[in-house]
Amino acid sequence: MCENRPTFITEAQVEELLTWPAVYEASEQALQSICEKRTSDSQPSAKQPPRPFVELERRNGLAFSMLGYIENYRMQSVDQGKVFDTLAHKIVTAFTKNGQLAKPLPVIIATVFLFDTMTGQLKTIVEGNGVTAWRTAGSCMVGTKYLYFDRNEKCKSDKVLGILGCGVQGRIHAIGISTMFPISEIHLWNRSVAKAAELKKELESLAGTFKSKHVKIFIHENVRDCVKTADIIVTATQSTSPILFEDMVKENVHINAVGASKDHHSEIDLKLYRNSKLYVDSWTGGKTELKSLDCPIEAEVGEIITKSKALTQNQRTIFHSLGMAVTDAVVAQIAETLYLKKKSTF
Ligand SMILES: NC(=O)C1=CN([C@@H]2O[C@H](COP(=O)(O)OP(=O)(O)OC[C@H]3O[C@@H](n4cnc5c(N)ncnc54)[C@H](OP(=O)(O)O)[C@@H]3O)[C@@H](O)[C@H]2O)C=CC1
Ligand SMILES: O=C([O-])C1=[NH+]CCC1
Repeated sequence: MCENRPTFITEAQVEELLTWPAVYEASEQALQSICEKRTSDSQPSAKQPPRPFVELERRNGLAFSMLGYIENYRMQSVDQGKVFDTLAHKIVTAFTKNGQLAKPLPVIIATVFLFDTMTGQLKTIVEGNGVTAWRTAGSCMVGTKYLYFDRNEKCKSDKVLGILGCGVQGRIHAIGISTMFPISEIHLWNRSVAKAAELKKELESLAGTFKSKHVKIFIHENVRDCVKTADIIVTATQSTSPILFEDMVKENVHINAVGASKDHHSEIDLKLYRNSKLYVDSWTGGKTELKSLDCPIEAEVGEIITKSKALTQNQRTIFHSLGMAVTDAVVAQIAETLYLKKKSTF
């Protein structure tokens, strides 16, 4: 039925095409697009139903599907003046034993399908692990800007970042946040210390590209030491029980909660949740995937961006980035747009 075969964009190409300013800009558009209360006609809008999960118990596998449509959004750093609309479907599989294969594979494998928004035809397939990593960090960067930097506008000094878990997500958050924000120290903790040491080496080699020059990087053998001076924390582990407790963190800290196991809220102790203000990427995700968390949700980050809800100034904040189809859509759209632009110049 398709006249042409879909374009195929590989992980390596995605890595070459994505940039932090573009991912930040796209993520900000996506996070505000899902707010139901529109504050202006130029605001992007979107649709994304809750994601269905299929469990393959006997294979230690899980699959889920993320479908989203976003329209009327702009990405100046990708194509000035263009108004984008994107229909995307990401399929994610998580097979916990992949790392033990003779030829190990990542546990999480994602693929994004982009469709023509005029005809519905499949036009591009984007390998989706890079998209997932960059877009998750993109959402947390936007969360960090609106929930932390905006409430600390007067305090201009460089900030301390704590990363719990140095896998794919911990790595990309350390790089993205230090590239876009003034971070003077990065503190790393990982269950197996060798991985933290590996990431320290990589971050040191990238330090010249970070916003603050002369960033210092430390590794720690326990979580308490890693987070005690942190202004911003990222939790990016698969821990099934809490690793981060209230008595470990500063009063004014901002936490980006990314990881966890089947329960999205398993990394952080309930008392810390209850003594913080909790924000989510989407109400749809929050209401379904944080149903078992006994703590009220304040708002979507998009409601803070569009100012349909106000941010309390003196507070500790947790941003639960559950993962949204429309953030995948916009980041895959960056890759497709820049890929086609590059191709047309040859
Ligand atoms: N919110 C979102 O949108 C997204 C969330 N995720 C979630 O983020 C988490 C990390 O994913 P990713 O970085 O891709 O995975 P990786 O496999 O790359 O890293 C997993 C990390 O979790 C650590 N870990 C595993 N089990 C435990 C435990 N019991 N206690 C403490 N640390 C543990 C690992 O430590 P070690 O090295 O010692 O094994 C490693 O640092 C996952 O839970 C994943 O589902 C992923 C993508 C998007
Ligand atoms: O939103 C997402 O893509 C994911 N959440 C957990 C694993 C991948």
